[in-house]
Amino acid sequence: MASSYGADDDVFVLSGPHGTVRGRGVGRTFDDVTAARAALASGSVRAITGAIPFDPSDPAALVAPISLPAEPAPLAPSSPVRRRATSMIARPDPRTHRDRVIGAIKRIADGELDKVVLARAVDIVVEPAVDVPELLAALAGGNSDRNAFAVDVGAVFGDDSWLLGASPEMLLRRRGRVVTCRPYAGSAPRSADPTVDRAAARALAASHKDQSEHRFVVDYLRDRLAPLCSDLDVPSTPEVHPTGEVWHLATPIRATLRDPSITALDLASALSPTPAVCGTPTDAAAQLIREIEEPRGLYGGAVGWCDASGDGQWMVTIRCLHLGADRRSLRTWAGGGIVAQSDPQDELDETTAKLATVLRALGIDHA
Ligand SMILES: C=C(O[C@H]1C=CC=C(C(=O)O)[C@@H]1O)C(=O)O
Repeated sequence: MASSYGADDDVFVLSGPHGTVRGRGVGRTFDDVTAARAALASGSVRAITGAIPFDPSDPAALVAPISLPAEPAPLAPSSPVRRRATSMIARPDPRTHRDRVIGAIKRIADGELDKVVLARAVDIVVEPAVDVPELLAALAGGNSDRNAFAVDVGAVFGDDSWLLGASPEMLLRRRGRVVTCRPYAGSAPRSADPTVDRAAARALAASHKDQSEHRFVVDYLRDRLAPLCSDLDVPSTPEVHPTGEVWHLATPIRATLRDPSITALDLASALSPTPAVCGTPTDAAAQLIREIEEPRGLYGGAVGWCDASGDGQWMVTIRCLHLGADRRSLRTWAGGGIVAQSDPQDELDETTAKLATVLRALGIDHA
């Protein structure tokens, strides 16, 4: 596989407020996170980029690139190319998703679990075909942080497919001993009317249901980071942050690693999947998701990079699409956290609002 790539080919791009990191060329490939972590720890590879799956038993798409150039600026944004969807199939259909939410609320009421994130997928065929750098720039253009990523998962899977997205949610960033996380959970669709939009943000900040949905993620990260870190700084109240399509509750977490040999990839594998994409307790939520959803593949995992010093950044793999070799067929997903107080129709509407991130970047009229 590696031989068909030149040393200057981008196989990974991550853009955001911290700048742009690229993975260039393919030194080695890994479909297993443990093997990639071991190669990095032994010094046999100098960096790892790519995607880890939602379900740790599924294949990862990780590459040891030939080089890992970084620029201080995020990607230059661009406007989407106009496209039409020649086929659009919801999996499951919206009514079934709502029924699944109703079922999950009942299981939460029965005490089986506290939170589960249920997702739905949409399979789309677009015309004209997608150009990967063009779509990446359009994804960066859809949010003020210029968040966007593109991962050549075909370099590992051998199917010439790409994973692209614009995730606002930072699973973790490691710089030396300093670890920062920025969990997102709790959402409200945005409005084109500025008065309605501001009111939606205020209502989100005051919503007990969204605060509780958010708290599960923050508590999980605190519990997982506590044995690994000192000076854990976890604000008690989340902030409200916008993407192009939705308002979110977000909490900036900061901590200091006790053991500097723990890498950003080690942390990504220890933390993912958080209750922002899975649920609480993790095992019960993962079991319920396995029972009712199709396998998620790379959606709900993490996308990022890690260098030889252990520094790196991993984003939660949401607001994304998996683009096929024909550059026309793709699957996109959106999920939402279900807690005891969730309303099934609101949850369906929330997934529709989240899907607009990808549809807008594809230039599809999503109204
Ligand atoms: C699971 C997704 O979003 C997560 C991140 C932010 C807000 C979320 C929510 O409010 O449910 C989700 O936890 C998704 O976009 O597919």
